[in-house]
Amino acid sequence: MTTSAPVLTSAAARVTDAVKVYGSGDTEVRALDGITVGFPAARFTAIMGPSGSGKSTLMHCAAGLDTLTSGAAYIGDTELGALDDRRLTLLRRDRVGFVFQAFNLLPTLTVAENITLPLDLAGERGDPEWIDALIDVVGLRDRLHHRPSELSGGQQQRVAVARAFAGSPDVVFADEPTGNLDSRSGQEVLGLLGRTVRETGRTVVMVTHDPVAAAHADEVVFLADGRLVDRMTAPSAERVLDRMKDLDPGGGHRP
Ligand SMILES: Nc1ncnc2c1ncn2[C@@H]1O[C@H](COP(=O)(O)OP(=O)(O)OP(=O)(O)O)[C@@H](O)[C@H]1O
Repeated sequence: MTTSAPVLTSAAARVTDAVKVYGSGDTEVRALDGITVGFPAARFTAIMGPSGSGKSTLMHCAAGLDTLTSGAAYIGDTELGALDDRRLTLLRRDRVGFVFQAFNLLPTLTVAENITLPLDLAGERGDPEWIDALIDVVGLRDRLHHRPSELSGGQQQRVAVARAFAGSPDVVFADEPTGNLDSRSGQEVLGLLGRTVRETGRTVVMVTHDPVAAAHADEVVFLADGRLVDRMTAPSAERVLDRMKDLDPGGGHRP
């Protein structure tokens, strides 16, 4: 069992000795209890663990959506704790992409407008060739002028995936991206995330409860009680499920 992973210099994102404490005194919770983990560039990494093990907290702190109590979080070589609010906002905008369980598309905008919205808000044009290629990767070429309400859930999440990658971020963080999808649409979105990583050399870090979803990743990192307890390369759903049974014999995580 590996309790600390070597920190690769090629990590797109990483945390070192990460501690996150919520509350104080009797209500204190150590959501992260000294985690060191790197998310390698050009790889698809899944974060798994029982409910309450710290998956979302790790993702939020690694992505600059929340701050650590102690330790450090880096995107590339940039330490997030060293940035003031303005520079942190710019880093989140320019170097990080997000995909959430709720697709968070703007209903009045077309698919094309939703994909380029973050760039438009930033007053940037982006790389038109990259965005054009992305539209093919996510398979939305014939839906560009539709509104989100005219799309299936899976198609909407594909728009959200394209939007997350549109600005060529260093890393895309996905929090339960298939949580609102039926299994076939979920498989499509997971296949898409994997394909985007393989075909374009981008980096994805995904939090999931689902061993089948985790099996799409190149590597799975396992958390328990706010600690990193294992890593698994070339995962299969069966091996991930077995590992999860050891970590969470009661199966206390949500389905
Ligand atoms: N804002 C908060 N205030 C207080 N405690 C929190 C807060 N956010 C998370 N926690 C606690 O921190 C611990 C880790 O929570 P976290 O959401 O990171 O776990 P998780 O593995 O993502 O769980 P789940 O799989 O249920 O989403 C839990 O005990 C949780 O109750």
